[in-house]
Amino acid sequence: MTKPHVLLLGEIIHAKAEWASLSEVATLSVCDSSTPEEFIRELAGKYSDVTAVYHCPMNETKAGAIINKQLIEALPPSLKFICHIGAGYDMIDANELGKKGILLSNTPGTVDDATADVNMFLILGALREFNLPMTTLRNGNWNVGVPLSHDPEGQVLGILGMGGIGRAVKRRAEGFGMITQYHNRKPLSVEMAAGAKYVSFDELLATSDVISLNLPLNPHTRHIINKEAFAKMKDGVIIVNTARGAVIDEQALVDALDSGKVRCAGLDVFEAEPNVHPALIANENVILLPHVGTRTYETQKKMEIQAINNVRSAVTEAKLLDVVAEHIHLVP
Ligand SMILES: O=C(O)C(=O)CO
Repeated sequence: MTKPHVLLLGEIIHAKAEWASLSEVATLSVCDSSTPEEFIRELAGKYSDVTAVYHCPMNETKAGAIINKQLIEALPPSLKFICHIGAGYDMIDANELGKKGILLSNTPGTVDDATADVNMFLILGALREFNLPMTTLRNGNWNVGVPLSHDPEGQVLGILGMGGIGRAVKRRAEGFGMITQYHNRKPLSVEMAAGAKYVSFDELLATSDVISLNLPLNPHTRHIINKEAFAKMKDGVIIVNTARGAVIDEQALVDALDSGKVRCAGLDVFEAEPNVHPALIANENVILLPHVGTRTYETQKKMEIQAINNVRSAVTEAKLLDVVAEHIHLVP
């Protein structure tokens, strides 16, 4: 019997042995199309019998990096599963895939701790206003002109999006004495909320000293933090984002920082990565990181292994381990 064909879009860096062992159950190919146009042509040629795709986040110019409506139309009828590595899959049009009966998985859980560590670093860095003293020291001015900052103890942390990362941020923040509340589409069970208070979106904006953005980017959440949302926040609020840049209207954030509405921000993600709004770079009240939330050896390997496990389950059992929320209703 011929083995199912699995196509790798991107690269396996850490879990090479786990990828190679997939060859026991599948014929493996690595996409070598050099342009998105060539890839579309090859989907009707050498990739026309592919059952499952392993998909990595890649530079947008790479073939298959963005799985949009146009590419989805060209996917062969044999393709049933796309296994994405990473929690966020905003570069893939999950709704269009669903219409074609192609199921998508991601790797939630594997990213939670590393992302929450970076998130906590940014919460502390923004509360303690560490960007300025890091700069004064490097400029040879020791701590000249560095104002007093604020302790995390007793501050109200509003977590927008209480999935795995949001809950991991909660646990860390409570270790620093912060009081946690959250908003989600639905309240969590008492066990999952573990003492964090459920509040409405508006209440979270109005009553949090620090707002942590831990929600996925999709058409409903794009620019959820906009001019109107900033207007509802406390004066001097702190904003931290390790989710996706476009959940914030970046220009509205720049304006809110300029007016003092937002005292400090800690950002690992941006609307037009790798480009960062010049006003954010220029503002010494902003701590910036270049999307490094999950960039540790341990976490990258865990993510790759989990995406490979999804591929294995797809080709051996015709089901995914981590099907995305948009596709749960499609699972037989
Ligand atoms: O898992 C994700 O979506 C990431 O952004 C990795 O940093």
